[in-house]
Amino acid sequence: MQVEYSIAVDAPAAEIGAADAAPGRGAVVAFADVCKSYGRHRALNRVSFDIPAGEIVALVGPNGAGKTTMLEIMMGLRRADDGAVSVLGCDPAIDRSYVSRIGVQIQQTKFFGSLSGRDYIRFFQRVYPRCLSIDAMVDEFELRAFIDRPLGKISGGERQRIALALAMINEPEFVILDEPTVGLDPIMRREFWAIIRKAHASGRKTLLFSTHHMEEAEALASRVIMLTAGRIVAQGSVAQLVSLAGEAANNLDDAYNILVSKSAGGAA
Ligand SMILES: Nc1ncnc2c1ncn2[C@@H]1O[C@H](COP(=O)(O)OP(=O)(O)OP(=O)(O)O)[C@@H](O)[C@H]1O
Repeated sequence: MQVEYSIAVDAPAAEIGAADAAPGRGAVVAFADVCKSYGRHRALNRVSFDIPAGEIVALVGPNGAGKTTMLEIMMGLRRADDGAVSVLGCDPAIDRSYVSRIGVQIQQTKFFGSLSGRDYIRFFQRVYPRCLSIDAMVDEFELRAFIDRPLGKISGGERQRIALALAMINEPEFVILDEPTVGLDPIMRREFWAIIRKAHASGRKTLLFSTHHMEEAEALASRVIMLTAGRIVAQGSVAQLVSLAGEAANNLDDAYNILVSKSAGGAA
């Protein structure tokens, strides 16, 4: 029913988000009919999408929609029960060779408060065969003011910037950010967006981030995937989703509210 970024919201509720496509060739990430259950609870239900190289993609959806489950499957931390998954050409369930080519920022990274950002960067430089220099990281992620301060003594926004920098220390081809701006104030959040844009422009090619902030998705993403109750409600550019939601939608926030409630209504 849908290939890359077509929109399936007009389909009957039971079919919303379902797709018949095999994992897309050349896509950085491809899910085809992926299912995942925890006991009797189905967290992902026939989820299909492709992420082409070079995109910044936002993954949005209500609490419990299955976003983290999706990201964890991509990282190889969880295994899909059914369907096909490809990340950088590998099936994470059987081939972990792609892991050194991705970067990950998990929700609210916990650091040892007595160590500095520089200490962490030096540690990660010993772990990865290929790494950015400290100077390059300080410039790119704007760390100079706090790189040598204990992480327990810097602000939450500054710690998030260290976490983002560490996610990209290995010059990854694909970066996964799970709610990277959670807890940041509006000014810090916008500063963080600027750094993400800069990182993307300077060659961190493909990024996927989850968020509950529609203005964040609108500001950063070339594509948005909307997930609700384990199903993809709609996916496409912001303009496509706003248009799909109809005349009452003026922005992504409106589109999200309309499309998610339409999907919940249809599923009832
Ligand atoms: N280990 C687990 N055992 C049982 N149920 C789980 C487990 N992990 C997640 N779930 C359930 O699966 C569903 C999807 O969870 P998931 O964390 O993927 O959603 P999410 O979209 O990331 O939510 P949030 O926005 O709140 O972080 C939820 O109903 C959650 O309670």
